[in-house]
Amino acid sequence: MTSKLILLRHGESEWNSKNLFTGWVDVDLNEKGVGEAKNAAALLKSEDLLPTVVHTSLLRRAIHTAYLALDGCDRHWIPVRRSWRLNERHYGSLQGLNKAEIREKYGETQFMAWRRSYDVPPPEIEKDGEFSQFNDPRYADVPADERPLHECLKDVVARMLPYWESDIVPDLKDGHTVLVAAHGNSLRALVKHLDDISDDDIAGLNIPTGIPLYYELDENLKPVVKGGRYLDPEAAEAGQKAVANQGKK
Ligand SMILES: O=C(O)[C@@H](CO)OP(=O)(O)O
Repeated sequence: MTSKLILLRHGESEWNSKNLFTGWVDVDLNEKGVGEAKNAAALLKSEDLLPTVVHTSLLRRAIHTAYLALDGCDRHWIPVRRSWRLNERHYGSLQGLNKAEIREKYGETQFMAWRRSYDVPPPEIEKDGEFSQFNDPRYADVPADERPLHECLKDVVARMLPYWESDIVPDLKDGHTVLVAAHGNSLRALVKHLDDISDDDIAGLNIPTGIPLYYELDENLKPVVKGGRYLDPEAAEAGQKAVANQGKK
């Protein structure tokens, strides 16, 4: 028996369009992002891929996207589980800063190391800084020493995988069609795991906003088709290029 897993990065956010490092800052979708989330619903419906359970992060851009995508295919009523472990990568002291300005100031190599290297985290954020979430009540249950002040992708893999194993895998094994509505980098971490992508190669992988990525998984929860399948491959390719080029304008 195979399992059905749908990964959905949130639609474009207010800060995506302003080219700002976002991370754990809780910005909402912009108008385009709302449209993308509604379009994701149409894509799911057209393939009869109707989720029976949804997992989201604790950030409104993913929660809002999940709601719109489910509402649009009459699945607004399914069980929802949320975890900080699906949050975007914490971008440390870069949160709130402009990507093009950081690229200009530190140069392409450092900029790309912070954005896409597997194990170079950006500088830590001050706990009480303007864009810090250290004292946000939604993370009160996360032990203080596990609440990140910055993260590289390796750190995201380490905090996301326990949730994959403890909460998402059991739903897949129970026969659910699982929707995971999350973020560019938490989904890169999950795709790295699913497709067994090397630490070097993951640097080249970008996830577009708002386009469902469908994985059929075998009994060992390995993809039947490596890389899965975007429900709108053309739009996905254009979206991936746009993400890769962020900071260049
Ligand atoms: O700013 C961020 O939080 C992420 C996703 O939007 O950006 P990047 O693609 O540069 O990792």
